[in-house]
Amino acid sequence: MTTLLPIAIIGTGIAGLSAAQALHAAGHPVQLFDKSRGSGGRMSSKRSDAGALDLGAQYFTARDRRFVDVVQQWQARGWVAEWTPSLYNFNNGQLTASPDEQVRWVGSPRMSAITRAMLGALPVNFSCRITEVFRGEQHWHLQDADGNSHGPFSHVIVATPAPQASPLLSSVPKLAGAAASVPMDPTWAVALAFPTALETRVEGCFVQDSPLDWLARNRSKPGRDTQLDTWVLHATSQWTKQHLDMPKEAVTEHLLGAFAELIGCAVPAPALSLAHRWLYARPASAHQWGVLADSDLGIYACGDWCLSGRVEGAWLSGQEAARRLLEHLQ
Ligand SMILES: Cc1cc2nc3c(=O)[nH]c(=O)nc-3n(C[C@H](O)[C@H](O)[C@H](O)COP(=O)(O)OP(=O)(O)OC[C@H]3O[C@@H](n4cnc5c(N)ncnc54)[C@H](O)[C@@H]3O)c2cc1C
Ligand SMILES: NC(=O)C1=CC=CN([C@@H]2O[C@H](COP(=O)(O)OP(=O)(O)OC[C@H]3O[C@@H](n4cnc5c(N)ncnc54)[C@H](OP(=O)(O)O)[C@@H]3O)[C@@H](O)[C@H]2O)C1
Repeated sequence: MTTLLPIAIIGTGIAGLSAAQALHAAGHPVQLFDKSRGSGGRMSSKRSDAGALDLGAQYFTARDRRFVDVVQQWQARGWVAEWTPSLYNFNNGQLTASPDEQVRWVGSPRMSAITRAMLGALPVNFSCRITEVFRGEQHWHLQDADGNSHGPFSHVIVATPAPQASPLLSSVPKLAGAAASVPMDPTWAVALAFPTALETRVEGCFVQDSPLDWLARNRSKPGRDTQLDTWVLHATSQWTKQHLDMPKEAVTEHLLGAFAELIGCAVPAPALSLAHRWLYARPASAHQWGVLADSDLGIYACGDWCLSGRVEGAWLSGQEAARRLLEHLQ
């Protein structure tokens, strides 16, 4: 059975697009909405004079068979490539090589390439922040921040971070309450570009006992612009919480200082630097919900916070939302 009305999907991160693709493939019309100017959410990339910089998700792993299979298809289409960084660990003031066998994937030529390709020609309203989701006598309607109404829709899938999902789920208090119970931690990200290559072999580093949590040599990822030596630094959730409202220039200065202390080579002044604050970077703890649903009313919520807090979890959660919706239609 096919629905005549479209299914509204709020959020064009990987969870929303995973659901959209599955529903579209099953013959159901979808209409996507995102408050940003483009797709990707936390898998987006920032265009800069140093090329595209992956400020959010750095790479992803695939452990679930279903995700492994889809990543192989993405690889065959050229949307993703394997990243094999020279990995290090920084612990107790020591920088040591920390190679492993883990396969790590990145979007090619930038992280945002994956959701751009998944979106394809699906209908989408960008720069459209949904503020209200409500049910009329039979169907769903959306209201946006500019006062426009959208609808009617047969179903709604909310695919935003939990704190942003909760108000959109207010017509089903049980779902709104579950989403509100998921705190998400912030992450400050800083990108740097140096005119000459830093004299280090480090291409990725897991960091302990520092304001930093992770650093990556952006240009070591496949398909990236290599003219400048580009790096992305992520602060720990703890440091970020303590410095949530610090001006971007000061955040850059602090994290650049921490980077210079641990990287073990001379660090000149960067030719370019930028900072980005991810307010809802990761769920404070993992859940095993898969999806939140009221199938009788036709409303669903999905995203990384319903599972592992990683790219793989977000994709799986979107699949689960689509599966539950299709199951209820039969
Ligand atoms: C700094 C950082 C580093 C990370 N590193 C990794 C990593 O290395 N590996 C890994 O696996 N994962 C990593 N992650 C996590 C990974 O990025 C996420 O798990 C995944 O991208 C979440 O996808 P999602 O679709 O659930 O949500 P999102 O990507 O957040 O998508 C939600 C979308 O909803 C939109 N939206 C929100 N509210 C509204 C509204 N009211 N109206 C309309 N649109 C709205 C947003 O604009 C966004 O596009 C990282 C995340 C961050 C922030
Ligand atoms: N900063 C943020 O806001 C983040 C939000 C969400 C996820 N973030 C990071 O994404 C990475 C994804 O995890 P996973 O897909 O499981 O990747 P792995 O590479 O397997 O890393 C998991 C975890 O294990 C440690 N680790 C892995 N490989 C090594 C290695 N070769 N040497 C040392 N340590 C390794 C590391 O944990 P630490 O506690 O030791 O830092 C990895 O984090 C993951 O990195 C999330 O943090 C960020």
